[in-house]
Amino acid sequence: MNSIKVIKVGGKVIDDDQKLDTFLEAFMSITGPKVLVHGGGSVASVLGERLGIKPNLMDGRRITDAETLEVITMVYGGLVNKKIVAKLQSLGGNALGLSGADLNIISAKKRDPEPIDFGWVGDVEQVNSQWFLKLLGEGVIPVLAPLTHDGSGHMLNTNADTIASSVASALSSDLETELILCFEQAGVMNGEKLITEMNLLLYRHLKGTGIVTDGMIPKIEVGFQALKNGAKKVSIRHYEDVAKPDSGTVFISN
Ligand SMILES: Nc1ncnc2c1ncn2[C@@H]1O[C@H](COP(=O)(O)OP(=O)(O)O)[C@@H](O)[C@H]1O
Ligand SMILES: CC(=O)N[C@@H](CCC(=O)OP(=O)(O)O)C(=O)O
Repeated sequence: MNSIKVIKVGGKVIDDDQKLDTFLEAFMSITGPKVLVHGGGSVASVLGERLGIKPNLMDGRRITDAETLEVITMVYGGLVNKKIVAKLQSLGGNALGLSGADLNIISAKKRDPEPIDFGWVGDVEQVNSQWFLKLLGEGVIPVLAPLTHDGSGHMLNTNADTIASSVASALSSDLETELILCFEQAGVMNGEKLITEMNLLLYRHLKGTGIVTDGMIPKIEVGFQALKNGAKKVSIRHYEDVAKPDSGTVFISN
C-alpha cells in the first residue's frame, strides 16, 4: 500500500437516500485503500428540532451545548454512521464505523470558550495513523463520524471537513494521499461557472468579493491546510463525480 484516498461527503447528500446510494456506489468503484468521512449536520438539525432542540450555528460551526452533544452523538455516531456502514456492506465493502474515541483514533481539545463559546466542540490534536494503516492493510474501509474525544471521557463535535483534512494530513507522512471533499454542487462556483483550479490568491479574491461564503470558506481553508501538510491532491467536487479523476475544483499550491 503506497497511496490512499480520504473522501468526505456532506449532510445534504446523506439526507437523501437516493443521493446517498448514488454516491456510495460511485465510492465503491474506486479501487485501492480509502477512508470515508461523513458529515450529517442537516440530519442532526432536523432530528434535534423534532426533540425540541433548536440548531445554533456560527460561521458554519455548531454551538454544541450538553443537549446538542447528546443529539449529535446519537445522530453522527449512530444513525448516520451505521446506515452508511450497512449500505457499504451491501455493496461488498468491508466498512468499519468509527468515532474518534474508538481505538483513540482521533483525539481533540475542547475549544477555548473565548471569544465565542462553542460548547462541546473539539479541535483535532492527534490522528492515530498506525491504526489507520493497520485497518487499511487488512482491506477495511474506515467510516469516520464527525466526532472526536478529549481523553477525559467526553465526546466532542468536530466538523467533518476538518476531520477529513486532519486524517489526510496525518496519512501524508506514510502514504501518497488524496483528499476529496464531495457535496451537492460541481465544485467551487463563480455564479453558474465551475472554478476548475484554486490557489490561495484566487481564494482570497473570491472571499473578498463575496463569491465564496458560508460553509465554503472553512471547506476551502481545510483543503489548503491538507495541501500544506503534504497531501498530493486536494479537490472539492460533486458527489456523483467522486471517482472521476481531476473533476471539480482542484487545489494548486502556489
Ligand atoms: N462559491 C461557492 N461555490 C459553491 N458553494 C458555495 C459557494 N459559496 C458558498 N457556498 C455554499 O457552501 C455550501 C457548502 O458548505 P457546507 O454547507 O458546509 O457543505 P457540506 O455540509 O456539504 O460540507 C454550499 O452548499 C453553498 O451553499
Ligand atoms: C463543530 C461542527 O460544526 N460540527 C459539524 C459536524 C457535522 C458536519 O460537519 O456535517 P456536514 O459536513 O454535513 O456539514 C456539525 O455539527 O454541523
